[in-house]
Amino acid sequence: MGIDAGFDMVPRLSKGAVDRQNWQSFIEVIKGHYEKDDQVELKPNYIVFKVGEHPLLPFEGHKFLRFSSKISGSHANGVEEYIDTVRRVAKVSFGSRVRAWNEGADIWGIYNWQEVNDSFRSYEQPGEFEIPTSIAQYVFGTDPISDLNLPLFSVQPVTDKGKGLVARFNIGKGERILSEKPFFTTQNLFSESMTESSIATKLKALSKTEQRQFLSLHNNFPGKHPFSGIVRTNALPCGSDSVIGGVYPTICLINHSCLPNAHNSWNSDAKCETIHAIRRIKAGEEITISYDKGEPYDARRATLKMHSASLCILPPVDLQASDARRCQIRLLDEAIGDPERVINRPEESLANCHSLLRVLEEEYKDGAGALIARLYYDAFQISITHGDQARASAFAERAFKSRVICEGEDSPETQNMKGLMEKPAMHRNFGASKRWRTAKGLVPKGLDSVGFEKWLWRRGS
Ligand SMILES: C[S@@+](CC[C@H](N)C(=O)[O-])C[C@H]1O[C@@H](n2cnc3c(N)ncnc32)[C@H](O)[C@@H]1O
Repeated sequence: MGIDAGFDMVPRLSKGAVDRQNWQSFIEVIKGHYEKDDQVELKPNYIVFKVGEHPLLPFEGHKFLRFSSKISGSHANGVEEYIDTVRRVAKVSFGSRVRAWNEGADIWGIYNWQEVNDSFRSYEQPGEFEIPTSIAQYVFGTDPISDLNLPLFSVQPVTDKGKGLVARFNIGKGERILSEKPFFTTQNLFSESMTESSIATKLKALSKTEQRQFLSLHNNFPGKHPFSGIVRTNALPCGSDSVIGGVYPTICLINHSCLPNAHNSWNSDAKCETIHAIRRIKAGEEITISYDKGEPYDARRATLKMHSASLCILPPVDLQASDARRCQIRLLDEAIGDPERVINRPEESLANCHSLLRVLEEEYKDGAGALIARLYYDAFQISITHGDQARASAFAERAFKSRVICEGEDSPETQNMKGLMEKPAMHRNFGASKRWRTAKGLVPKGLDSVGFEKWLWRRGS
């Protein structure tokens, strides 16, 4: 126990030449300033301050997240002054990226201790030099393609699927591929009351170009009602369980995959649909989203056939194992959603979340983003219902990070998770029970990742 204080680097530095230069100059100033100080020692890969909890400054700036120590207690003597000086020097080089925090003043660090401890461990191994793929990447350490705002895809014919979107460049996980406003939205997406005349009225309000774009969209239900046929073929719900649907000029050209590489989501603030890469997509690869609800193969095929007779999907390589996992996912989902268990047997609900995480990762590999975000939010709710703010904040942080990947920082859901990560007690369920009452800052320090997971999921406690 004791009070910690220090500063975090937010966002962390890149490996680009500009950040590297700035970090090197900062390190040189620190070295010069403490040249004659016995408490400050140069190691092969970092500087160690032998006061307090021996905070470190690595020679590779991109590894650095935090400089801090306990500032209370007998071993803390004098450390606060070192933290203050190093922070001031860092501020000169890195400005608002340097975020000071002090638990004594109820100001908390941005990063969690697990990532900070991982960063400390990385100081020991000098990183390998990565060959930059462009001058911009060399200088700034960022992806130049996204900075140029070029479309990341082209519309092309795709074998047996009609048109589709194909990546023009390598697209990184979490990159926004596209964001688009609908031509219009329709109520009662799945009901008979979606009439031809109401769609015709909406169409009239569009420009000629938009009308042409709408009419060029694929129609699986040709016949007497061409407009509603196009809407039924193409509309995407505005939100996961919404009955309101949107029709889009480009997003409606994205084909289905049972293991998609992209995720679509409705941003209710911006009133647009966004598409994000949920894993790395190589140039030339088709961009796909999922039209299904994660059912086992036969049910999935039946649902998709209703959508389009031509929409034929291949069975997974190990059909039996995949079907078993999808059934397990549904059962675990149902068990986690049972409020009586959350109140009376939260250990079981949390253990179910942990099992679900493993099954989702096995079934969807690294493409389970949105499902994982929801699962972490479930784990958050279980923890906060019983007053455990420390774990709740850690789960909200994971939900936040998963949402950033599949929906982006500006999604209201992502922002909601960020708010709960910072102030978990704001959740309406907080205070329902005191069974696991734990303050937000009471996250054990110095745990390796295995130990942290054990703590987080309350395994073996
Ligand atoms: C929203 S549209 C996608 C764009 C469409 N391919 C086009 O040419 O306009 C949906 C339709 O595309 C086709 N489609 C989508 N995914 C497919 C897949 N995996 N296999 C075969 N056809 C697919 C089906 O006809 C489906 O009803």
